[in-house]
Amino acid sequence: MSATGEVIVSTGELPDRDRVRGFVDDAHARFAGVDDGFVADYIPALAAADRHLFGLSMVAADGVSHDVGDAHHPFSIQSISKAFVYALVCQELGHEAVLDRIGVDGTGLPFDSVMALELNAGATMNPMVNAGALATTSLLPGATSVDKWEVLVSGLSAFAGRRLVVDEEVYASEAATNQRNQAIARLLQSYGTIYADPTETTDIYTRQCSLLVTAHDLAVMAATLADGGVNPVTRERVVDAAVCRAVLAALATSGLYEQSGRWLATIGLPGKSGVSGGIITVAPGKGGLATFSPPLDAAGNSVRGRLATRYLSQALGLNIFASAPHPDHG
Ligand SMILES: NC(=O)CC[C@H](N)C(=O)O
Repeated sequence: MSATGEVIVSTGELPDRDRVRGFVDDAHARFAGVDDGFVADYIPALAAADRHLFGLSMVAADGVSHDVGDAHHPFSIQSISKAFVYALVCQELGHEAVLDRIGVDGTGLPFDSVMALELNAGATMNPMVNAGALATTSLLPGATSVDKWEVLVSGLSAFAGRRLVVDEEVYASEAATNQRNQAIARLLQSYGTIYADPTETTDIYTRQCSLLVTAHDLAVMAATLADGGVNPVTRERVVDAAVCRAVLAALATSGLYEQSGRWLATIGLPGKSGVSGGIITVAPGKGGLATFSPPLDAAGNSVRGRLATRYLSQALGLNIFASAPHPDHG
């Protein structure tokens, strides 16, 4: 049941609180010593991140949370923002209309690929790569960029349950080095697949990526998607259940970039990563998990985050593709 009493997905509950706590603590202990991967440095301000930071947060659909390690360390949200801006735009325009414009199929190419656009005649393909995220941000309602920003920041804050603020240093650093995103926005303009001024849109997108969050905030945000759009801590409805379904489908196809298929095959849950080292994972009807650890693999996904999420999905029985035999069949 969601906080409003609406049945979201009848996939059962998480195991009891103490078992969840035990497994989350265990996941932290098991993978804290893993030292593979590289901290992103193409945005200069991110290169300074401490590679040893490692936080986990699990928030159940009833709002109960468990945090371990650096779960309260602030970092810029980066690409994880794409999931929530997509939710806000789907809520505003209707998810089917947004799906028709943005798409929801994987590109098989890196998140900042220009080639993906050229190969698909300017189609953005999905909202989780930069082209689709820029087009999604361009669909935010508002007469001015100030109005659009306010819709965005108040919407993401409602998901988190507290007012989020921009890390101005990360914003300035990315704004000075985001020529590739500016180029993608211009290319979209040439194809007619961006729906507001490309320069203004890229600036709003860069700001959205610079919003500061913690793993705990991200777990609350993920739990809101798990809870059919109701923040389980504040009890505020942020988006409709139908919007959550659309967002989770988009995460399943493309939340982990070109590793989305492997993620789904090994973890069996929709997720979204970002280059600052965060990953959110949603167990529909059950809760949200967030991990934070800066070193990334070749696709840009947190190494420790993927390992801890895989462990917890298995330990807590969260894989949405798992099936038990019918009781009559033993
Ligand atoms: N994968 C990411 O987290 C990318 C976000 C980053 N702000 C970019 O646009 O390049």
